[in-house]
Amino acid sequence: MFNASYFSFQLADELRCVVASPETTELLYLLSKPHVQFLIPLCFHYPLQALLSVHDMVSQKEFDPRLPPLPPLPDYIEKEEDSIKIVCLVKNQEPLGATIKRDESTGAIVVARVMRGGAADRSGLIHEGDKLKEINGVPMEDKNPEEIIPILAKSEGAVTFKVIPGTKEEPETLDNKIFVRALFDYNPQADPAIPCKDAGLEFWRGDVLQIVSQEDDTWWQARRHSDVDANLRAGLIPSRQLQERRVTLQRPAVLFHPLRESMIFAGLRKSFRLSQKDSKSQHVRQKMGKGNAGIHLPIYQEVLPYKRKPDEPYRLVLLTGPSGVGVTELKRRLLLSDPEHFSVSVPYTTREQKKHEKEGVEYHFVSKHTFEKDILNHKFLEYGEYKGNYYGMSLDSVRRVVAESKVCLLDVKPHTITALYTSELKPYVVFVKPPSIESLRLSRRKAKVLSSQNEQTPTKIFTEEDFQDMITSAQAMENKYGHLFEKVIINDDLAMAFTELRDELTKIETDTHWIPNTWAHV
Ligand SMILES: Nc1ncnc2c1ncn2[C@@H]1O[C@H](COP(=O)(O)OP(=O)(O)OP(=O)(O)O)[C@@H](O)[C@H]1O
Repeated sequence: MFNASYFSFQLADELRCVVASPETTELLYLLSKPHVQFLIPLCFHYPLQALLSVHDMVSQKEFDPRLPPLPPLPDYIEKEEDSIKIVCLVKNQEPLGATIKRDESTGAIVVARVMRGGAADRSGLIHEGDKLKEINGVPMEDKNPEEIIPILAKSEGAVTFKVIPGTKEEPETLDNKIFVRALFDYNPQADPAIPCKDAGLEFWRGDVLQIVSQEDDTWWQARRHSDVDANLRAGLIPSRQLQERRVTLQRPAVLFHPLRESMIFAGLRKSFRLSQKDSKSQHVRQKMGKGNAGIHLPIYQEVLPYKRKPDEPYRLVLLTGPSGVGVTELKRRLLLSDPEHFSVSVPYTTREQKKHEKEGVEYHFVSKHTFEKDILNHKFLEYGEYKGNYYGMSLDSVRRVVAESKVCLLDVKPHTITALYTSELKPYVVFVKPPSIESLRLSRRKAKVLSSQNEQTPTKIFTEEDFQDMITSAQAMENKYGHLFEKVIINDDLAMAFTELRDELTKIETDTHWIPNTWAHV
């Protein structure tokens, strides 16, 4: 409606003729009396009328974008080109959202891909397989794709394409509901093999991507999950096949982190009271049951949304990090914060029970014979020997805590994670990472660590070498096992790290989040 003032005058006239009631009197008053005395002169006596006439003026204005006039159609059409298409796109600085290539058999320049959600796709007028004859009247046949890409990138406003529609059939309906967690970082700008760098989608390890096209064996199209609602243009990512080939060949190195096998991850955690440095005496069980969620090559992991049901067990929480980073301290604080909710599994040992110790509280005390039998029966996730005694953590202890409807907190070396990566336990893996060496020097000024495993209370302060070891070891762990870490917490300020961890654990207990899709089928 853009004649509101006229209607209001008409209404006022009619109201004056009807029998007065409180409502009509009030409406008449609103239509004619000033409300705000200091409005512009026009509305001094009739502010509502002025408001309505402003409405009328605004509603008659044209706010649609002013499109440039369409260029004239070519006045000649070659006889053999009985099915050419003239497409005029009005383009801003946004890329066209299509890649082109030279067809090796015919030599023609063809549209290789149309990126989902991009300008070309939204127009619905340019399709894969279309032959590109001219852009803005400039013939393309004698040009290379490398020459055409900058022409397209620079063009703004009305861009006219002369194309011969391709014979390619419409792609079959795709299942748009494939979500994957990226297990590596990808930067298209650093990828020499991508057909068009600007069409690439940059992502980081841990990002959830929606795969929107797997038609091409080498380059898939995907959107970052956080962008899906915004319906942003899809980008090219290396297909699983391509990335597998690259990882296997370990090249080019810039696209993924090389493994540093030389780093020492050996040693069970302090919670086992075992030597941190004695790599020979500890063993880790690498295989356990089904459901290892296809994480042998860190590429893409198919995921689906998951929300814990009230009667389901809590996800096992695995805490890992380099020695001395604060895993034990964070675990201790979580236990203290809610002992009814969090719990730890009890390790087994063959050492003698001390007077103050209770069976099943500090340890399960067993004979050497039993322990060795259990090793043979693959009962332990991790076990080791220290000063002639065995220590080990069993899967049964973990299961016992989970069965009590408590959150089981387990600190493990990263190489144990894969053994626990099952649909039964659905481990949530938190990597505790040291801050920079400068922050370590500041925050750990007063911190003490055990100088030997025989000590009951820590007495030694951290040395420069300890800090350096912590940082180097953390880097090596991230390089080798980073794809398994669902959450990385930098332990600089202890209180802040604890709050971040507790909040994160609350979220996975209550909110919908992503888990490997193989975990959905127990
Ligand atoms: N953010 C922090 N600021 C200051 N001190 C810290 C911080 N985090 C941990 N500490 C202290 O550092 C010391 C080592 O921490 P903790 O025992 O938790 O290490 P850890 O990761 O369990 O190592 P290990 O694998 O050797 O058992 C403890 O004295 C702890 O209180």
